[in-house]
Amino acid sequence: MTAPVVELRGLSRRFGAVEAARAVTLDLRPGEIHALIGPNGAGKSTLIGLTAGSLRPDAGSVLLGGEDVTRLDAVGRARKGLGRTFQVSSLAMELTVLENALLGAVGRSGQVMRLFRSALCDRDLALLARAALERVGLVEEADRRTADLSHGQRRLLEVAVALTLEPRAFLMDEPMAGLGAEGSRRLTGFLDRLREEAPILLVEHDMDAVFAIADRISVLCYGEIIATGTAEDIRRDPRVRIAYLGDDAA
Ligand SMILES: Nc1ncnc2c1ncn2[C@@H]1O[C@H](COP(=O)(O)OP(=O)(O)OP(=O)(O)O)[C@@H](O)[C@H]1O
Repeated sequence: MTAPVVELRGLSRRFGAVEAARAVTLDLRPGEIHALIGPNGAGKSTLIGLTAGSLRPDAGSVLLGGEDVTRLDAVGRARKGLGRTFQVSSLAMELTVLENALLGAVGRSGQVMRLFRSALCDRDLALLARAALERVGLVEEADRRTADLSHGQRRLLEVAVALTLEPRAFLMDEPMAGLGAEGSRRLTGFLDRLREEAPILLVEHDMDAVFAIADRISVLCYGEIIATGTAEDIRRDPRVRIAYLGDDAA
């Protein structure tokens, strides 16, 4: 079997009395979309945060390409190749679309804000940023103020920012949220192709999208993985039906 790109080993995290992650072990393999689903409050965002490095685990480790990155913060892990999109937008609303994409590209080159101005003149970075906008269908909007974009366009811009990092793996927290049927369909098609470039750990409430594109699905319940498998395996799993629909469904 090919080596996983990302491995989570026994990740645990408490918030007071709540065990938001309980010894979670899973992997993300080359070329796959691995979806994380589960009822509200199951611990999906917590797991993305623990993987991205914005949250510290109480126990367990995160490996990227076989390297233990648990001690690195989110910026360190992003530089190593973990590209993340957020449930709540992290875009700078007053900047243009291109400038937001450039910020992503600057982050990748490790120069961050200090050199943002000169980055605006850096041809390679600008090309990288434009290429990312082109791929998500936003190049026409490059000079618009980000605040003036529609909600769906902002979500696509988030994906473009992650793309500028040329990541080894994507972590996506509800990228379809608020996109509407047509937007979801387009983004699903895009993610379907994107997985060839870098595998995607996907948190998504749109079950039609998840069951259509995920190679594997892991189901979280009270911070614990109760099942991992193909869409077919998950549909048939009685534990999953209980978690989602209550005991009567079993
Ligand atoms: N910063 C925090 N402080 C306290 N409790 C938290 C914090 N973050 C998450 N929790 C709790 O941890 C549990 C898991 O939350 P999390 O947001 O990871 O779930 P989720 O599956 O992403 O939910 P949703 O589908 O509603 O986004 C919940 O009980 C939540 O209230």
